[in-house]
Amino acid sequence: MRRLLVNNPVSGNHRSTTLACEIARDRGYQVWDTEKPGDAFELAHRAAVEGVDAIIASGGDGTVNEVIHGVDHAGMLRKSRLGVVPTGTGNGFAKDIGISSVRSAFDAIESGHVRLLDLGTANDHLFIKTCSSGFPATLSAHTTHEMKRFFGLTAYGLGAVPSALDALQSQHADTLPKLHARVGSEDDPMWTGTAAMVLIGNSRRFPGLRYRQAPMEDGLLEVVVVKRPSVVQTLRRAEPLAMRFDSPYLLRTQTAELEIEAPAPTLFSLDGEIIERTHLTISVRPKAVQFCVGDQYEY
Ligand SMILES: Nc1ncnc2c1ncn2[C@@H]1O[C@H](COP(=O)(O)OP(=O)(O)OP(=O)(O)O)[C@@H](O)[C@H]1O
Repeated sequence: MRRLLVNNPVSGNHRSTTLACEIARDRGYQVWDTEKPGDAFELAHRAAVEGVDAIIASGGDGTVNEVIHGVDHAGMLRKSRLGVVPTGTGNGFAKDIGISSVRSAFDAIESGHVRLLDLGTANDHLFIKTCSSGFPATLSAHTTHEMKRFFGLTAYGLGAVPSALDALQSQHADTLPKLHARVGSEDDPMWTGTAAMVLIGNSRRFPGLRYRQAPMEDGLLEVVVVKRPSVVQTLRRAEPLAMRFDSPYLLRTQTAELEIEAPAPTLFSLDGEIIERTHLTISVRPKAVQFCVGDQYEY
């Protein structure tokens, strides 16, 4: 069995990447270091083409995202086994699949507990954890490495939704982004309207759900829309309205399809990586990737 660690040496702190590489070499893994952004994609692509059995990202969500793209580009997502060693700053995705430390990651990889997880698609990009636009994407684009921990907690979770709601109710509402969003299919949308912020999670722990992990094997994405006021909305289904954030401005639901249009090029954050687009079509690739999960992973 050939196993490879694709290591991002600049993610997180030096101590955990060093530990990950030491453990990997001790256990007979090959270790390939990235030298610049984009290398994890190239290395994972090469490994998949060479038929490496287990391709493990050592880094944060950005490195995981690049590795998935590289293996997908080689057409090997259902053949290669992927994993993550959490040596990044936030390590949100690793936590979502029950991996909380460098050592437990190796245990998970070697336990053989592999699940077929869904992937989100946004135009021709993939995401395994989140796709966001509006406030969090803007924050993500301007977040320095040092701010990452702060950002992870506040912008995606505790801070972003309440802050956006505050802004909606204040005189600054007209400065919020105007995203035309359709939640659901074109033929039978659950909601269409103008949003200030759209959060889409495949494995995301959103506020209001007590940070429960979103199921990653159900072919659906978790969606939170912060609506702009003064919009005529079409709400066809009653149940999705927020559980904890019971604001009339908030829509919470699950869907396999969304579309977002912006009047000007707008930032979108996919697993923390930034793209700028005016139009995004989002959907799900059910059970697209074989991933090693930890023993705390909940379906
Ligand atoms: N050798 C390298 N030098 C500079 N940048 C790199 C290198 N290898 C990867 N990168 C870039 O580092 C960025 C951050 O990586 P990653 O998200 O894995 O770590 P993190 O930001 O510390 O963790 P998290 O996203 O979990 O908070 C990615 O955009 C990636 O393209």
